[in-house]
Amino acid sequence: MYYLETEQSFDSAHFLKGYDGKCKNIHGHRWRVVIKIESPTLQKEGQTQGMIVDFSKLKQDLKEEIDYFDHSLIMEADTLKPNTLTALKEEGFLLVEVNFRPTAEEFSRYFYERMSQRGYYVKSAKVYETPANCASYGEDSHGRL
Ligand SMILES: Nc1nc2c(c(=O)[nH]1)N=C([C@H](O)[C@H](O)COP(=O)(O)OP(=O)(O)OP(=O)(O)O)CN2
Repeated sequence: MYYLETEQSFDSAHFLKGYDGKCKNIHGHRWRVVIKIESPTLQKEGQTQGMIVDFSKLKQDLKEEIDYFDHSLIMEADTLKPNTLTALKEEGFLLVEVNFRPTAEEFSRYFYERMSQRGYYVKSAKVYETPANCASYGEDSHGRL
């Protein structure tokens, strides 16, 4: 089996609604996303001969995914009061609503699914919230998610 890995980073703020601790506050991270794809075969001809996929294409596809969140406030749906939401929107802030609690674990599943939808066979997606803390989503040793 062949594997490729690439990574991209983005800056954004989030908060964890209902969290008893400092992460309940709006705070920022430089999120680092590392994607690992796999393939049993390589391209047979042309520019990409001998490659699973060109690194530049893989990198670009991941960049398009992370750019959606860059310099935004990521928030779980229905976790801010309507007035707060309206005020933030009126200020022109970039808000990105997600339908999950914005933890590193949930983001690792999110990027796994987004890159899979782009046609990659994703082995794992790893998301670093801080240089020391990361979560990953992918197959176990039996190929199960
Ligand atoms: N399993 C998880 N635990 C926590 C997550 C998460 O996504 N998955 N997220 C948070 C908070 O978002 C927080 O920003 C990160 O937590 P923490 O490690 O406390 O942050 P720091 O590394 O900045 O801690 P310092 O002690 O201030 O250096 C919490 N838990």
